[in-house]
Amino acid sequence: MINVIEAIKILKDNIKTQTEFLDVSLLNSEGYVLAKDLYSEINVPEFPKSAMDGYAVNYKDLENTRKFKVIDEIYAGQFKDIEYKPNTAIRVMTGSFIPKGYNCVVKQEDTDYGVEYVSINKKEKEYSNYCHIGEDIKKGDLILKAGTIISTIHLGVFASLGLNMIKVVKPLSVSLISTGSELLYPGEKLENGKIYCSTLFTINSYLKKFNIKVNNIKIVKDNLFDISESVEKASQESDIIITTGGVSVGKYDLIPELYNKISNNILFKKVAMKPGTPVSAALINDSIIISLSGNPFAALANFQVLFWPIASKYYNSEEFNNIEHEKIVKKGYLKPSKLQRYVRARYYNEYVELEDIHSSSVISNLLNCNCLIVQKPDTEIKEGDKVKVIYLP
Ligand SMILES: Nc1nc2c(c(=O)[nH]1)N[C@H]1C(S)=C(S)[C@@H](COP(=O)(O)OP(=O)(O)OC[C@H]3O[C@@H](n4cnc5c(N)ncnc54)[C@H](O)[C@@H]3O)O[C@H]1N2
Ligand code: MOO
Repeated sequence: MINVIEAIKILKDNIKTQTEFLDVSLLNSEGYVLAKDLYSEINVPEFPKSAMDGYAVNYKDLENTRKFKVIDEIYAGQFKDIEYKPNTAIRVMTGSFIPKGYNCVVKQEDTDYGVEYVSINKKEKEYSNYCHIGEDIKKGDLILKAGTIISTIHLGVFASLGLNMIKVVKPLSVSLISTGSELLYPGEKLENGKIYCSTLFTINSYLKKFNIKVNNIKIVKDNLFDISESVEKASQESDIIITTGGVSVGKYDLIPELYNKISNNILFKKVAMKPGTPVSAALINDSIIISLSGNPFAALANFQVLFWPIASKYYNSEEFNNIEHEKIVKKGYLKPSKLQRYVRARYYNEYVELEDIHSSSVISNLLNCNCLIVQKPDTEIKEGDKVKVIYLP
């Protein structure tokens, strides 16, 4: 049985980095991945501007006089080509352009608010209340690197650079298929022996956060013909097919048969991880199929550990990789496990607390969790131990 690192390498080796890009509107760009390094083509601001409502003067003049002739007025948004004259002031507002020769702004509270002449009762330093050209962003600055996942604060920076279209990597496309004759769609009437399919909805939600294109979300009964047909169709439209269930050794666990029937290359069957040991992967046409365990927590652990590294290679972005953060166990105990184990937990500051129930069929206690502890093989977890955790997105 291969380990997690080997499984990740195999998956990464079988997905190409996407070189096709799309232009998306600024408003819709959140969650996409920036395609190219972004350099600023402008200074922000492009002109020296006032940080206060007040009077622009030359600070040296404040050494000679406190009374200034107000020669003009500039509002925010206006441009006036005014020539500097000694001992004069210009009435300015916050955000107003400041003409050459005027190198500080006295805020109005430090004056008598004069209209024709203004008396200033404070000696300001050079460039006080004065925003330089490019104070925020300088023309030519590297703003963001390719591979950045676009999030809220990036949108404000794009907007301040005047960008209304953003070049992003063409998103991964994924098909989601849950196999199992016991599965119902939420909303259907519950019957004896049946359960509602949950996993597809969690995975779909994770994918949507990054605008990954989900081509279909489907439950398929335990029937080799139906599963093959769905997977064949999915392979025509998706880079990745994620299935759940049917990977184990039961009579109706049909994924191994599916692989034998339609795969052009089986990548692995089983990974040394717990839960979700039976997770398998193969190539079908030009797509990768990853078949996660049916048990909902096992499926989520498989997905978290194995899917994001594929996204990282596809998008050429380190940001998708699972980063292991060190935490101190504040509460909980787990005996050693032979296989590397992923344990649901909740971190806060430098601490992490374990949940009491670890069953791979239970997901409701994930409501209290925000990370997975990576329990190394043959090591116990006890209070005070330092452990590595992966944050859940
Ligand atoms: N004799 C053995 N039995 C099992 C073994 C084994 O080694 N020998 N391995 C166990 C382990 S570990 C796991 S994990 C599961 C994996 O089984 P499958 O991937 O074949 O999953 P299913 O049997 O289809 O389902 C397991 C469980 O999860 C429920 N389920 C399935 N899909 C969904 C879904 N989309 N949403 C919610 N719940 C789902 C399903 O009803 C079952 O209860 O096999 C063990 N068995
Ligand atoms: O791998 Mo299974 O999820 O332990 O039950």
